[in-house]
Amino acid sequence: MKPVKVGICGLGTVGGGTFNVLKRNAEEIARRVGRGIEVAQIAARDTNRKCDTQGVSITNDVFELARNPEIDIVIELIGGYTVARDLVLEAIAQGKHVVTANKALIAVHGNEIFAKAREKGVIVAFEAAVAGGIPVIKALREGLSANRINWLAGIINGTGNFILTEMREKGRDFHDVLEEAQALGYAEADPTFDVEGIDAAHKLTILASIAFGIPLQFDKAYTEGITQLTTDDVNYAEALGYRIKHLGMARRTEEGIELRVHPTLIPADRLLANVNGVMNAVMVNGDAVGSTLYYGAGAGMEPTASAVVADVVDIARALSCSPESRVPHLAFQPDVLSDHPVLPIGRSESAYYLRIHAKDHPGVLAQVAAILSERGINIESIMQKEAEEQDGLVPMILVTHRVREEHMDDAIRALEALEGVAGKVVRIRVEQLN
Ligand SMILES: NC(=O)c1ccc[n+]([C@@H]2O[C@H](COP(=O)([O-])OP(=O)(O)OC[C@H]3O[C@@H](n4cnc5c(N)ncnc54)[C@H](O)[C@@H]3O)[C@@H](O)[C@H]2O)c1
Ligand SMILES: N[C@@H](CCO)C(=O)O
Ligand code: NA
Repeated sequence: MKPVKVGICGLGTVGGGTFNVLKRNAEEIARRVGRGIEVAQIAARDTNRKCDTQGVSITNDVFELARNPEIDIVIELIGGYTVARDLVLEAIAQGKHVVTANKALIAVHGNEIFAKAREKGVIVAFEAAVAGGIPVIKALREGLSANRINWLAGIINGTGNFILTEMREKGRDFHDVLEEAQALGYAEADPTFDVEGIDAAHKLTILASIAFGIPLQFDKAYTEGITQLTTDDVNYAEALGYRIKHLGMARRTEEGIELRVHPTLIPADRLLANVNGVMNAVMVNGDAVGSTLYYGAGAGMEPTASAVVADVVDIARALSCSPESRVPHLAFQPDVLSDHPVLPIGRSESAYYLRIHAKDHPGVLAQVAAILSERGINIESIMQKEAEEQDGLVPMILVTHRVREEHMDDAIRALEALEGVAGKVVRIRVEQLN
């Protein structure tokens, strides 16, 4: 059989890795597919080429590649959602299949892109977009298709997890570690996407759609970054038996879907609490299977290329079956996506870690306890530190039972209004992840 011909757009971290893996493992891959995969063309700028292109034809115009009649599959690895959107839509219009690692593009424009792909009977594959090399989209879409998914939770940004790990284990400075993550090729072009939780929210949006059969709704995801975390909170959490992780959480309730990314305390003995460095992990709870965990490198040149190339292999195999019998883009048939709403953050529920700076007066603890109990919020543990020398304030650390966020908002307002409480109450959500 003739080889399947691919075109690679963008030859940076992921593009370079993809080219190298396709070349190095060409023989093994051909044995899996039943025919070869050939890189027919590359579209790249002169700068930032992360591999030797070994004589493959190169253009600097991605649209020329998208229109190249020789090419069966366009691999979009340029990033962003302007040119990338036009490129992917052009490739689809030309009747080509698409593989992308671009979660921003899928989370923001995926509904439109999949609709166009269906019209043209082509596949848009995006395994590398979520949790890099971990085949979590395949696991959810195919491996767990017997289940009603209850919830999923994941550490899905490698850069952020790398930063938190280095800060906790080596006491390193936030900005120092971020620079290293950028040099290693983990970070997004705009690294605020990583540290403010936007990248994780893109990925969570995609996972939630596949898990629950809802359209992509990135604009409804609640996003909180890790830039406000202090070493104090990391240490207090540790003393209480927790680790702080930047978690993406999607949960189905009767009212709707919780979709949220924020720093989260996790009991230190949970597997997820021990996912360190650039590693990612996603825990998925299904009604039949229970909890399952998927772990691996969430970013980097070849781990991400592993997912890109696996998508190319899937498409090459699917070229011989009819469009209707393929696995749907969002796992569920497009005409039966559910309108179960995504909930505003106020209506989601979790336990909370609170750090309150109390004046060293008698009775403040009793007032704090009263405010919480009046709102039906139970305290699970409490820790009070020595008065801090400079300002005489006493850090009071509480962990509560689960409560609706809007009740906690109300309690925090009341706590901050107390005469005996100074400044803002720090709140970090806690998830047990059983
Ligand atoms: N780096 C990772 O670990 C990782 C992991 C998963 C997904 N991703 C995603 O993969 C995509 C690529 O990320 P990356 O880390 O490889 O970025 P990168 O910056 O290393 O590479 C992007 C390349 O595309 C080129 N490019 C940009 N616009 C172009 C255009 N119009 N024409 C030709 N070339 C163009 C750039 O010059 C650069 O070489 C992004 O969507 C990113 O979110 C990255
Ligand atoms: N910037 C992303 C790349 C992988 O999607 C991360 O650090 O996880
Ligand atoms: Na993946």
